[in-house]
Amino acid sequence: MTSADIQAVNQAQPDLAGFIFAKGRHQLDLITALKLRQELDSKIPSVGVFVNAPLAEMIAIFNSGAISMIQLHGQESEQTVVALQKLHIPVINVFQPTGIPAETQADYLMLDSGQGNGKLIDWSNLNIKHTQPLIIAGALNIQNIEQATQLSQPDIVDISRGVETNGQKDARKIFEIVKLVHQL
Ligand SMILES: O=C(O)c1ccccc1N[C@@H]1O[C@H](COP(=O)(O)O)[C@@H](O)[C@H]1O
Repeated sequence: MTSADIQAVNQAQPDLAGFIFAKGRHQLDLITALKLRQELDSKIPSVGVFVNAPLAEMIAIFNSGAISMIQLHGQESEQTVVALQKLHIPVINVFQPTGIPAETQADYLMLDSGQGNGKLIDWSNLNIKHTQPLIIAGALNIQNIEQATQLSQPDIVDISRGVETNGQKDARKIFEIVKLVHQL
């Protein structure tokens, strides 16, 4: 994520923007995340994406002001969810579509088949009960987003690689998919 990407996001006006703190090619350090948060439209909440990070690290990043929600994208326990919520941190808990526990008190339930490397889920086979708002993710793009949303009826869609070209965020793709999703 770069300043140019933030400009594209500000123009497109998605409902949320993801700041990835998990290891990998998208990983941001805190200094960069704070700079990007300054540049990001104040109306767009930023979500910190973590994979099995220490609780103290997630809380410190939240307290820095870089993010206003936490996405748990690993095998974090329900205790972690509860500990974050006790601090009034909204939590997105991510599961494989077949791996949802009977109960989680996370604020949002996200279904994804990977960690920024997932394959498209067969949304026609989805059979889950959920009380929280549902977020779908995993290799979504402008070609498959309409069918995925029709089949899964999510509250939010999450797209990362689907708005990239050659591994870089693509302003045109960001703008086009946000526009389309807001019309669905
Ligand atoms: O993209 C990453 O580097 C990443 C690493 C670890 C956990 C999650 C990661 N990405 C997040 O995964 C979903 C779906 O991404 P995609 O559309 O399938 O590329 C999204 O929340 C990304 O932020």
